[in-house]
Amino acid sequence: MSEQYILSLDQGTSSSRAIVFDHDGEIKAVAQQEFRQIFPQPGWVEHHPQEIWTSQASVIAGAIASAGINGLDIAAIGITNQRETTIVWDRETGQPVYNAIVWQDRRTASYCDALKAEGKTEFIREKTGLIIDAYFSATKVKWILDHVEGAREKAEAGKLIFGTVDSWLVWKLTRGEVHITDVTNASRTMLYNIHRLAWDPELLELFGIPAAMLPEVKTSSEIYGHTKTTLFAHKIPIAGIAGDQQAALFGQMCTEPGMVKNTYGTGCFLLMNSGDKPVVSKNNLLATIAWKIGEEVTYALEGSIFVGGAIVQWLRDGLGIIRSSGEVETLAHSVPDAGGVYFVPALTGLAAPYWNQDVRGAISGISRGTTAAHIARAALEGIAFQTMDVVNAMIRDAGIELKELRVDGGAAANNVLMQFQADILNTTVIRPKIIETTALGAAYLAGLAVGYWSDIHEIRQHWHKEKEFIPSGEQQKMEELKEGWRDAVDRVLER
Ligand SMILES: Nc1ncnc2c1ncn2[C@@H]1O[C@H](COP(=O)(O)OP(=O)(O)O)[C@@H](O)[C@H]1O
Ligand SMILES: O=P(O)(O)OC[C@H](O)CO
Repeated sequence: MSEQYILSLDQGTSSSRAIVFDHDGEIKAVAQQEFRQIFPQPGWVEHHPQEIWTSQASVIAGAIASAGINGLDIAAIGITNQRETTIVWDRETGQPVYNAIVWQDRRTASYCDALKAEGKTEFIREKTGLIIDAYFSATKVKWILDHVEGAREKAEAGKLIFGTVDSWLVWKLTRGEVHITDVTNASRTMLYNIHRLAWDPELLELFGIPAAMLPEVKTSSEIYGHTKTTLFAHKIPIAGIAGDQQAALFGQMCTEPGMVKNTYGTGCFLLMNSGDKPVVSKNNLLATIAWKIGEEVTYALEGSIFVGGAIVQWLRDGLGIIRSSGEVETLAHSVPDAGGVYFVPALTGLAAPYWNQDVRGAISGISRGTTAAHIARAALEGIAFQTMDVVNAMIRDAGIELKELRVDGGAAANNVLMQFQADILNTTVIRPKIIETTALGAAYLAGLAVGYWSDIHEIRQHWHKEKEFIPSGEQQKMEELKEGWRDAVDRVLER
């Protein structure tokens, strides 16, 4: 038989990607397609489920064609996805009853505030490891059942089903034969008990969600079913699933407790492997499931930042001071520092460790000498400062010292940002050779399930660093900057 490959599907917030990986974990082919972002009202963000699927299907075809392979050459498919995004569809017809409500969508924020006022914070945190927020799926499912005509009755009659994007893709790939999710995605719904590893009846009752709607929860690495779509002439096992941030943790081979990665995509997501137990955070971080392989569950401590690379998109599309995201590096590099400017990128509120959904972004410290370059630099520094706040919360929670930070995601390509991150953390930042670690993590999970790779030890040999950013050691200057950042955040929070 000719050489076989793993096909990884990375269904992200702004684009769908398909990547063909070879046995060394190297990329043989990639296809990527952006799809429509729908903003029906301020604070609302939706995707069309069919467009999620058609963009994903089209990149599958594209990646296979560009690799010059066919279905017989694919040993397994792995899936990784934007998490929390919620789809409800008809079990019989397969038709969604509403658009996908995206993780960034804030429409259920006031309901979340009411839950907090009722004193439900600890009850929910104990079961799910999560902080009450519109970010997670539970309140989004409830919103659909409450607002789409006839949806609640149909759901109670067992006619509607719910899934995160992984479930939706598996359903489409198997032509409605398989309705499942994996533990990592389940752990982001605010309906799943991360200790008992089961949907939680008390939470289902609280949110009024019928249990019959829910997908069966599987491990992150096993054969869930086989493809039935005409995209492939042969049936291919679908054998690995993980939410994108957990997949990146696995792709970075952060497989030992205490290892940390930060993904700089639309938002930033810092995850620490916490071993076989969830860490109960005292500093507003989330406990979540990193993966389950066989009977072994690994947990993670997570700090989620809503606006990371998205601030660079705003410099491009909102402010117009750059024409492409990549240009921000040259602009920021043209000045030695931000000249006293601080940019708190709270465009959609602040997530970890503040969890304040009402605050908005601010640029402060502008003087006559401030230029676009200072603003660009302050925006990049704002990403790094937010990461620093989460790292500090993590150190307090886990009682560890951060030895190194592994980075990935689109904005991790930016050397100015990465150097500043190392400086402000006073920690070495390491960028791996393969920066597509999210897709790689899902490929590894799928490959392990079908014996394409024998074990984690074998996979670990594939991880290579591309560049290390060593802290400059200018600690006095960094301390002053940290103080300036704290003042800037305090002013945003006070307002
Ligand atoms: N060179 C760069 N410097 C800073 N930010 C960048 C750079 N290149 C891309 N980005 C930002 O990274 C994000 C895209 O990263 P990606 O990992 O593809 O995100 P996602 O998976 O969330 O769609 C965008 O918000 C973009 O503005
Ligand atoms: O699609 P991304 O890379 O922006 O990731 C989104 C996260 O999964 C949201 O929790």
